[in-house]
Amino acid sequence: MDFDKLILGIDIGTSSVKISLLDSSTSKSIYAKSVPTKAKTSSSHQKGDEQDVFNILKAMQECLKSPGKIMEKVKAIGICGQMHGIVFWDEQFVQTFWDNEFTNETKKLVSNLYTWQDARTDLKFLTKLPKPRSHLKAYSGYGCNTIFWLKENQPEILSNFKHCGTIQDLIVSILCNQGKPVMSTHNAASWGYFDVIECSWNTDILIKANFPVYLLPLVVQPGKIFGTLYETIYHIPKGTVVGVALGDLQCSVIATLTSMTDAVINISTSAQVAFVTKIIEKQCDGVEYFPYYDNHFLAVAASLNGGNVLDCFVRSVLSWVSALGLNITEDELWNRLLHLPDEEHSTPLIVNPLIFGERHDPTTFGSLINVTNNNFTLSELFSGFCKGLINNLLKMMPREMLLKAGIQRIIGSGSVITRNHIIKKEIENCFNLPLSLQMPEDSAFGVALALLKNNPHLFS
Ligand SMILES: Nc1ncnc2c1ncn2[C@@H]1O[C@H](COP(=O)(O)OP(=O)(O)OP(=O)(O)O)[C@@H](O)[C@H]1O
Ligand SMILES: O=C(CO)[C@@H](O)[C@H](O)[C@H](O)[C@H](O)CO
Repeated sequence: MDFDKLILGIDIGTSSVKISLLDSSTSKSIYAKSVPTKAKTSSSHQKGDEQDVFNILKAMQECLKSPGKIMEKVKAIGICGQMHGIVFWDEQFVQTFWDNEFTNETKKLVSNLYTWQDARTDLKFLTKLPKPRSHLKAYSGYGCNTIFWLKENQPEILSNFKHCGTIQDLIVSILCNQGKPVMSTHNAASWGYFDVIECSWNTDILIKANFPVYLLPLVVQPGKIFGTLYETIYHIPKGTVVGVALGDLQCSVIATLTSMTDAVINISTSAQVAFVTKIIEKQCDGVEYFPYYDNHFLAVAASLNGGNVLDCFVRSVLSWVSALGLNITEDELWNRLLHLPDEEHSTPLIVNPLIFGERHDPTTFGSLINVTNNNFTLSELFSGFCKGLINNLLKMMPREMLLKAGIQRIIGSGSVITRNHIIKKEIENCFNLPLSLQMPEDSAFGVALALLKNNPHLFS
């Protein structure tokens, strides 16, 4: 088929980088690819969660290499990714990126990514911090709180680098060869200390607390163009427009939502239930209102426990298997777990799977209930973890809340739902609403679609 104008969407996830090529005339995805980043790296802090930026960039390059000559048709690039996290860099890193191989020298020009799962800012530390002036609270793993922690404990990180942003902001800067980042409200709100209504950082509060406000990027509305591609790469022509980076959550919703009466459940590394609304209701624990598009908000129950919990379960089983002197590959184990026969027990095993705590309750962790002499099996355990994740989402965003907002259908997205039949069935059982499923390239597709919707003139 001959395509005229394509839009490239890139999603920098926690576990993988995904790309999608969208045909602007049909709004359909014509190509998708996903590459695992394997970026987790050791952290100087026991509760830290850091990723190696080079591994992320290499995964992105592998994705970009794969479509080949068709990339000549790309007219615009949209980037989204994991929210809340922060990375620091030097202008030189961005300026020399396209000339260099990754070396130990260039490594010094960029920090690790401190991710949204970073828990170093524990409750004790957070209580010392000023209260943000925003309808959004600032939790552990949020960029501004990580800066507060670094200022007190590792000030050299702040003095070594001039700029910071989310990982997706860094990638936008690299593509346009502009060291200084510009952020969208999606990502600024995910850092904390940002007033969405005023579209401004809480600079006064932060200055009083001795926060290095000069590090905070300029913020613009989502959908704005950041700049243009610095040079022809992977057949994408120099000068192609690049949008300001967006949040992966908002992009997974834009990719899937067709009506205001739909809610989206997205489960990949984390898990969330969300719906679009014009009003911010009185906040209840576990539900937050993130900026969406056009003065709308996303009411979100964002759980820290999603595919990462199942991943952790798989790793535990792998280590037991290896301790027993046996051997099975990770992929084979996933495959077996996903195809274990269902079991029926008069007393079912109940798994509370909150092994990562929750933002609104960071010190309560997982547990097993009702272990009997016949239900402690691999099948029951795995399915218990899967079901527990959905029950937790239901607790955070009760069905009544969805019904009150006029929701009539749930759209499921994210690779963990599409690959896991136990999770699919439990969503239907718990939420008792029709469930429709989306293909796994959701956020990468969504960021391309957002660019098309916000800038139709670029493709007419
Ligand atoms: N071989 C496998 N088979 C089935 N599921 C797997 C397999 N490997 C990983 N997973 C699950 O997929 C999850 C990661 O999903 P995905 O690659 O969509 O994440 P991501 O897009 O990087 O995350 P996010 O969008 O939240 O940042 C893991 O946490 C794990 O639960
Ligand atoms: O899952 C994520 C990263 O891969 C996050 O960006 C979530 O989307 C985010 O943590 C959450 O859903 C909103 O707080």
